[in-house]
Amino acid sequence: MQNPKLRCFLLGFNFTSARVSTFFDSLPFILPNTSSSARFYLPLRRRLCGYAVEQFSDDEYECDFESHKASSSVANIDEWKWKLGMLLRSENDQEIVSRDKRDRRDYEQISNLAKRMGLYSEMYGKVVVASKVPLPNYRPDLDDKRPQREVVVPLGLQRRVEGLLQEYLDRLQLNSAKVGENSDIANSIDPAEYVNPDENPDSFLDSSVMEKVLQRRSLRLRNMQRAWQESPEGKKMMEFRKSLPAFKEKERLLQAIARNQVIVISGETGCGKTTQLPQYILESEIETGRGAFCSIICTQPRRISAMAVAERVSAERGEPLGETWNFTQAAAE
Ligand SMILES: Nc1ncnc2c1ncn2[C@@H]1O[C@H](COP(=O)(O)OP(=O)(O)OP(=O)(O)O)[C@@H](O)[C@H]1O
Repeated sequence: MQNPKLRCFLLGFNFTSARVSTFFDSLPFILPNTSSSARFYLPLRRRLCGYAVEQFSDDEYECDFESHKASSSVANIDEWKWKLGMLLRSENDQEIVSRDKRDRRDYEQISNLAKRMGLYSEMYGKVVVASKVPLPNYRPDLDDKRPQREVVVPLGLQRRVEGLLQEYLDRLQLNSAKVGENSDIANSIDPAEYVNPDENPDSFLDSSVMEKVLQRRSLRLRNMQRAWQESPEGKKMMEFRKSLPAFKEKERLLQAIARNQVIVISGETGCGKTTQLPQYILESEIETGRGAFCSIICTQPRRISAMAVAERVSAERGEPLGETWNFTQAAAE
């Protein structure tokens, strides 16, 4: 049987003092590479220092667990009882993070223990976490397979987005001023007034022309949407979309979006977060005659998924790809 190799050992000598890891990172010590010394060392350090969290390397930890499973489980749970007690008493520490293989093996017992002590626990892949606060289903900071990457948005792109947002806000202001003046302005526009902004970029400079263009487009979008929803294919697609879990929450979601600047939505895989939510927003804007005023940016972590989502949404809307739904390569790729 090989001895476990202790790669990293974190201790906090005083749980009301600075963070556990900060203190111990600064302590250069080498633990003898024998199991007996490790067994001796743990209780000793515990008496001296109060609070211990071990982190064993997964690759290097090759102890024969099976032969000592029962006894080592009991010892491990005892140790967790102590660690969780320390966590509860600590003012500075919020959670214990462990990559110890034994903790994965004993996770169920650790989880029950944590629950009894009024704590929360979760296992993220190979990492066991016990926390004072409820834990999410996914922790990007503990995802070793998909490490976090910083995405740098080029300055030019950032300026463009800011410009578009400003333009949008200006238009909102303009429209709120017009409320009451004209209830169905879109219908009153003469088709002869239609200006294609792609052909005449300068027209963007004239906000009243732009306004008319967008209103006309909004009207067209509403007609197209209604025609699709009334067609046999569209009805079939709507049936499918209504069967998705997100549909039951549609009204609540739209209200939340209207009332808040930022909302976070979580739901099971496949419930409709990606394909349905943006459509709910777009459809409601189109129905109120404001479809062309609405810009929705939908990100995906990979180019292939961005393309798949765009294709799927276009199909669900009965539109050729690129009409109202386009895809852009994710900056992270
Ligand atoms: N390309 C596709 N072809 C056929 N059906 C699809 C396609 N993409 C999505 N769907 C259907 O639409 C449903 C909702 O998918 P959507 O991607 O919106 O879910 P999600 O909640 O975003 O899932 P995830 O959390 O995995 O991203 C899926 O359950 C699936 O039935």
